[in-house]
Amino acid sequence: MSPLIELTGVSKILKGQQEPRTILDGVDLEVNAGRSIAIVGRSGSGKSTLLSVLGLFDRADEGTYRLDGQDITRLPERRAAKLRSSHFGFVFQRFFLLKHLTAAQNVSMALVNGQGWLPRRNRRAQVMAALDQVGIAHLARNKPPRMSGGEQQRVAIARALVRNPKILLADEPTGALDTETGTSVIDSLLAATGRGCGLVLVTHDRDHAARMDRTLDLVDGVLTERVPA
Ligand SMILES: Nc1ncnc2c1ncn2[C@@H]1O[C@H](COP(=O)(O)OP(=O)(O)OP(=O)(O)O)[C@@H](O)[C@H]1O
Repeated sequence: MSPLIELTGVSKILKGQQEPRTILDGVDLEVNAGRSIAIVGRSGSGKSTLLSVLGLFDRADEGTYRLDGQDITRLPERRAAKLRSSHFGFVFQRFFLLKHLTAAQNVSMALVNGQGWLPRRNRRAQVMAALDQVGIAHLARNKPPRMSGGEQQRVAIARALVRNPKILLADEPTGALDTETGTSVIDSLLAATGRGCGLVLVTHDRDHAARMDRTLDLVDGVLTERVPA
């Protein structure tokens, strides 16, 4: 089976008023269905930039990007936006939930954009299935201010999963949580890989990284595979 994502020699170069700065330097990366990858690196090493390139928010200046076997390196923004909503789910350190909406309504928001309106009954079934996948279907009617941080992050993961993405990109999803709660959030992300999703997790937490299939180190924009000890 071909990789979901294949980056070859990807570089990102910032050209401001000063000297150009290389943020990503010849990155090669494969993301496969049902597999998980941790990206580990110091602050400023380029982790978020790499996720932005993977999630089609940002473009490589050099190298090629293949998604599902198709070269999409030079795709116009409109087509990139379509692929973004059909292929990717995003989870961030902050949950970005709307406080006045219930958990179910927050998840449902992800079905409004990109896919047009689904009949209400289908929408509800998809939302409840996503909440169930992260173990909080019983909290569907609760609003974020009455939920714990871990529960709120799981609502955000359900929102990322509700359109059945092929790839989950998670940028420090446990950064605002205590260790135990963080572990349950990682459980929810790994459960998605069990259903065939590819997962790329940016994390500072060694224990969380160790639970992924592979760990890659990013140092000054250079990505290398960590050889298991
Ligand atoms: N739009 C931009 N303009 C100027 N500098 C930028 C821009 N985007 C990123 N950078 C710089 O590129 C480098 C990599 O940034 P990036 O956010 O990818 O790092 P990171 O590894 O995710 O850091 P952190 O762990 O602190 O989030 C940093 O030095 C950052 O200041």
